[in-house]
Amino acid sequence: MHRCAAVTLCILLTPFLVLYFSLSYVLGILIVMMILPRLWLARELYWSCPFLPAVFRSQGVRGTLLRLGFEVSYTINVVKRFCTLPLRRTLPSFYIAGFPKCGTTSLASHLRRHPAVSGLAGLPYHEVLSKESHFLNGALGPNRANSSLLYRSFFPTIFTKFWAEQVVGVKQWMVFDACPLTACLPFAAKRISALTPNAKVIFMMRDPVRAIYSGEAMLRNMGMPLQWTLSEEAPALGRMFEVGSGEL
Ligand SMILES: Nc1ncnc2c1ncn2[C@@H]1O[C@H](COP(=O)(O)OS(=O)(=O)O)[C@@H](OP(=O)(O)O)[C@H]1O
Repeated sequence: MHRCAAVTLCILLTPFLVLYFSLSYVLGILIVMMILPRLWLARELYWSCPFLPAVFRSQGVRGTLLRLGFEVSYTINVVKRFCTLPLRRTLPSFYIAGFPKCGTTSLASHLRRHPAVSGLAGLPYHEVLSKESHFLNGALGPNRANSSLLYRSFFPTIFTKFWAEQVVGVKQWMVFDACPLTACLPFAAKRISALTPNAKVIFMMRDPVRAIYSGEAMLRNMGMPLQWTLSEEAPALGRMFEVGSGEL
């Protein structure tokens, strides 16, 4: 090729090459930044909520894509919350500690409508993500569940507090964590009292048989491969009720 034509070609290609290499560079940074925290953060989250991977697995290819999207957005959210930790200065004033399947989601969403009350600074696309932190059972690692600094990262910033108290005019803004598993964890009371000694705790209760059936239905709907079903036990439960009603 003629030297002059080669130089002209180089000049014409230069912007495309610069763009191509820049994009590769940005992609490389993003991949390193996203994959490494994702491996750590998602692993810890799945350790504290072991049913989550089963939910994704049950949906085949769609589930794999959903899992990828969830993990990336979750990682971005956690990293963003860590980066803004100096602005996150509030710990829960109260907990909805359980019990599972006893209407905790319903109560949490009613309370969040009050201008003085906020839930978690979670992802917006599912109610549960701004309801339950799973921090006390190790969402950021089982050995970090006593860190008030890390726990603060779950809650909204001082700007939300400022807005509620100075603009809306509420007397005292407060946040809460509504993880219904808390009531079932033997170590939770100690962790709550160490992190937030003045917090109040709400327990919601319901006929336990109904709650357990509701739990099974939820796990099955989420795609958990359960090896048991309570439906098969229904006649036995019936006999138990008969015995309980008079004979003993
Ligand atoms: N106000 C009120 N009264 C009675 N029952 C209620 C109420 N609000 C919610 N529910 C029922 O509670 C079940 C969901 O409970 P949770 O939100 O605690 O579930 S979870 O543990 O957070 O997954 C779920 O039960 P099932 O419908 O039997 O699955 C809800 O219907």
